[in-house]
Amino acid sequence: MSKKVRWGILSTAHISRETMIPAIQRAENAEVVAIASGNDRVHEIAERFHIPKVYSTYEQLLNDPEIDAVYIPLPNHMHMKWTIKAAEHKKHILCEKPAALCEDDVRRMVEVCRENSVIWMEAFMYQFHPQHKRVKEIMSSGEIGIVKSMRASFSFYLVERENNIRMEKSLGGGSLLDIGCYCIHSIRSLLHAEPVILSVHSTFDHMKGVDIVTSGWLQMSNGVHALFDCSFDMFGRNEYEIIGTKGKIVVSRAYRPDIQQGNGSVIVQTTEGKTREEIIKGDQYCLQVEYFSQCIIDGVAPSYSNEAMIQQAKVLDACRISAKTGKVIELTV
Ligand SMILES: NC(=O)C1=CN([C@@H]2O[C@H](COP(=O)(O)OP(=O)(O)OC[C@H]3O[C@@H](n4cnc5c(N)ncnc54)[C@H](OP(=O)(O)O)[C@@H]3O)[C@@H](O)[C@H]2O)C=CC1
Ligand SMILES: O=C1CO[C@H](CO)[C@@H](O)[C@@H]1O
Repeated sequence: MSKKVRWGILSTAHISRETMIPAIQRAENAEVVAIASGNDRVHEIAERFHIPKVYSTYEQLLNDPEIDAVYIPLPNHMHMKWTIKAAEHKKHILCEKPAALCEDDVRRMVEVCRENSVIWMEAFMYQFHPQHKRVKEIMSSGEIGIVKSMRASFSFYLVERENNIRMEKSLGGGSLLDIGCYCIHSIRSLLHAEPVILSVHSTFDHMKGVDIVTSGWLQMSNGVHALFDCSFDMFGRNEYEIIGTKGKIVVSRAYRPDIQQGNGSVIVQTTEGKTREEIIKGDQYCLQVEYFSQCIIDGVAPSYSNEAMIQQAKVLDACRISAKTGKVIELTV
């Protein structure tokens, strides 16, 4: 393995061209060597980012022996198919969130990646921003007392609804899978616990059938209560709040600090009447690429484990069942 992981990009997706290709190029241990797409704009993108190889199909890129890893930013319903194909071609895989459409599909992806000895990770880039490490430090310092509750929200007003993968049911659209998944992920990760009971409500778009507002309540295995909401129909928010017996922590740019001021913000408020804000810088997309590339170079599995990805999909399945049936769902940990 060379010192730099050689990446291939499957598609000219918005997230590739605006965010991830530059992030891979900023990473010290990675380089973009190829991009594949049937779309004509691929040539302009390759030229803009000086990407040496252009393939007209994803399959051709997977057949390139020079490529070590692929980034998969395809519509959600295609994540499983192309992760499996990439694994069978012995490529390591960073696949966009949500890893797949259901727990069974994620289990299958884990199995195939194991069989082919490749590592893969669902691209929850937000977790690489150092602000969350700081939140964990504050939580364990006892400054806010015993944690009792967490609230997470991710919303934005989706202006362009025609020809948008987020609005297509058959492509795995809807606000829960697109952005609610961050709320669920951060609740599980920050609280170090899993939901045991949950109740979720969704409002569905009349024409498209995808959820455009989803909110839910989760009882966590450690007794903490959690609330989340996500929407394509609201003012933009991407924040969480952790409430303890003596104070609270607010992270006001939790998931996409890059589209706001670029910095993380951790606000701590305590019963002593003290409030302070810590501004924490972090290039979360680049940090994610550097972390994953280093895992490949060192031949070690990412700390965001296969089991955690399966569990994430299991909780999203339960949320969808609750929203569809109106029932409270119990989960086994
Ligand atoms: N981590 C993050 O911050 C973000 C993650 N995402 C995730 O990335 C993925 C892509 O999102 P986004 O960039 O918004 O997607 P886009 O709609 O911009 O791009 C999706 C790409 O997939 C390819 N494609 C293949 N089949 C289809 C199809 N039937 N319909 C539409 N596109 C198709 C196209 O590439 P081509 O024609 O070039 O082959 C297209 O450019 C999603 O999983 C999403 O959840 C999205 C935004 C931010
Ligand atoms: O993963 C994502 C993060 O941010 C976007 C909104 O700001 C989402 O739509 C997207 O799919």
